[in-house]
Amino acid sequence: MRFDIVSLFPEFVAQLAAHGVVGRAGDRGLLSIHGWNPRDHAEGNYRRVDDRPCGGGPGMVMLIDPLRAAINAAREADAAPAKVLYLSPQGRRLDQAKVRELAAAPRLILLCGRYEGVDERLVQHEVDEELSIGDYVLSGGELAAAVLIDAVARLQDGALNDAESAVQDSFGGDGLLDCPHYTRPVEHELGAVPEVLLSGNHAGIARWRRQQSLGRTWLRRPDLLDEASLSKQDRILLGEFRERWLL
Ligand SMILES: Nc1nonc1C(=O)NCc1ccc(Cl)cc1
Repeated sequence: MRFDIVSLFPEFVAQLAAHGVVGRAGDRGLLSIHGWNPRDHAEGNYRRVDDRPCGGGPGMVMLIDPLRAAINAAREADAAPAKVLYLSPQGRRLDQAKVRELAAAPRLILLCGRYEGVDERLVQHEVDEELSIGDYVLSGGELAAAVLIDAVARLQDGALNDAESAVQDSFGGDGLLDCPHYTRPVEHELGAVPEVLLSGNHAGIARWRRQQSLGRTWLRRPDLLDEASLSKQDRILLGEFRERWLL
């Protein structure tokens, strides 16, 4: 999979993606990341990439032409059809289902804005989808792009080893929150490890973990809990958890 980053700080995103799972996926040839800086396509000796907002108001707006030239340079760099994504708080919320959909694309061009915004005409004509990683305001789209790259890269075949894949599944695989995790020491001033995890009873351990995932999702993120899609066993486990909780 190929990622093209259109940004005034392309090296910033590439650097974030150079570590850990994503860096390893790159080393394995599972993905590549290329940076395109609109400033390299800006005219004049000041090489402007932004200008005052029409209608007044604070801050600056990114100009159409340098961004458009950078996007087109990225498009032409590879024959595969490209989807252009713009990261901004005004976009559709990124979730694991969307990440899975994006992971199937041969390449993605990620437009990272700075300042107060990007000229809307560029967004309307060059952007296929506007995506938000959450309802808060960052200083630019680069960190959001790095988040998207990380989540999408993990889903590339061969990016994760078996253990990592299992963790991936427990986190977002079935849409529930993850269960709690413990490691040594078994006894600690902060408390003990739940007995069931020390029992060696693998069915009991799996049952407890599933019940914790269900219970936590119910308590913390009921919006994620689609009770309709729960198995009969899930509903029994959740019912037990709720009774104990409400005692
Ligand atoms: N939340 C988010 N999810 O995706 N992106 C964000 C975000 O805050 N971007 C900052 C940003 C985006 C565009 C421009 Cl022009 C300036 C700053």
